[in-house]
Amino acid sequence: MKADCRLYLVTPPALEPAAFAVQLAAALDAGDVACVQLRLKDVDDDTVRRAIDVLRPVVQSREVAFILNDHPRLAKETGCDGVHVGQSDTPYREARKIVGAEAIVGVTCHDSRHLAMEAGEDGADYVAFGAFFPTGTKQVEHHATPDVLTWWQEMMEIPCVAIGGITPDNCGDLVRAGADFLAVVSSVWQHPDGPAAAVKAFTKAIAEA
Ligand SMILES: Cc1ncc(COP(=O)(O)OP(=O)(O)O)c(N)n1
Ligand SMILES: Cc1nc(C(=O)O)sc1CCOP(=O)(O)O
Ligand SMILES: [Mg+2]
Repeated sequence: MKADCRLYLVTPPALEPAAFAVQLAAALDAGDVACVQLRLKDVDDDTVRRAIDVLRPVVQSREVAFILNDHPRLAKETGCDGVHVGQSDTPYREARKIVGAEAIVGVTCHDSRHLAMEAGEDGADYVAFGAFFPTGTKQVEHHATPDVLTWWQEMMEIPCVAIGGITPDNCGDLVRAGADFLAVVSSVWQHPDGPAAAVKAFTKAIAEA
């Protein structure tokens, strides 16, 4: 068992904030969740702000970190705990300057050891590897394998996140390989028995890995 692997929830691609807040609260109350990333693509800043206004208190009131995807300025302006940036987004160093030293900054590193080393040396709070499994949430060009997680764990103290098609049934190899966090979208929000059941299933799968 690797008890220190935790869940990292990423919001569904489209959501109505008030209705989603109910689902989110149920998911957070069902088990151990380390952080929630608000990931809304192709919407204007005011739409993101409205979602943050509704969802941030739900998350932060439970002592869970609230991370915004892609938008360091909005993250800073709205009191998010941090930001996640990819390789085509605001570069890490610029994002760090915007959000400040205390905020969390995570960086997508695909399957690249070089990108991960670079992000780690620059000061990223976590590096994210993926996609580990086929995903319908996003078109991905890079595919990672569990050995990158093991390599990272042996080299670095900075936490690593695994993402892409992760489910309670397939997460065991990633947990055993050394993932500090499992970042998940569809297997939680589209779980047939609801997000709370999904979080419980992940909690059990992580504990048994
Ligand atoms: C935890 C985590 N890992 C990876 C990503 C992907 O980021 P990015 O490559 O910038 O792609 P988009 O999510 O912005 O489409 C992520 N968001 N979160
Ligand atoms: C947002 C994202 N980034 C990825 C990457 O590989 O960097 S895969 C992905 C989608 C994750 O959604 P699901 O859990 O539904 O597969
Ligand atoms: Mg991005």
